[in-house]
Amino acid sequence: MLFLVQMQVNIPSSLDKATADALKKEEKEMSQKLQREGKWRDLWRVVGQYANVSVFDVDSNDELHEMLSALPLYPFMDITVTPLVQHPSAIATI
Ligand SMILES: O=C(O)C[C@H]1C=CC(=O)O1
Repeated sequence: MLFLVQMQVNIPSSLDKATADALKKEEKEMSQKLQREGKWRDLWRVVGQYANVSVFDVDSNDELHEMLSALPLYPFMDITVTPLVQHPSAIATI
């Protein structure tokens, strides 16, 4: 199952820099692990924003929810999830 996931990161300025940096490092490690596993298929930065557009390939809604809610930056994210199916005119195979 493919999902388009849009994440807007809003780290409050009240969070100290060392804690924010540690969370970003953990987030990077976790996202790269999920990418290597093929679960986090695409990861794109939205130009000019602390935000990304991603595609996840997971087995269920529950799996995606568990994955997203386990992200270190999850408490500071606004997340939008859109389920995807292949477009009938697409020539790419999924
Ligand atoms: O920077 C972000 O967009 C948030 C998050 C997603 C992957 C990652 O390493 O951090």
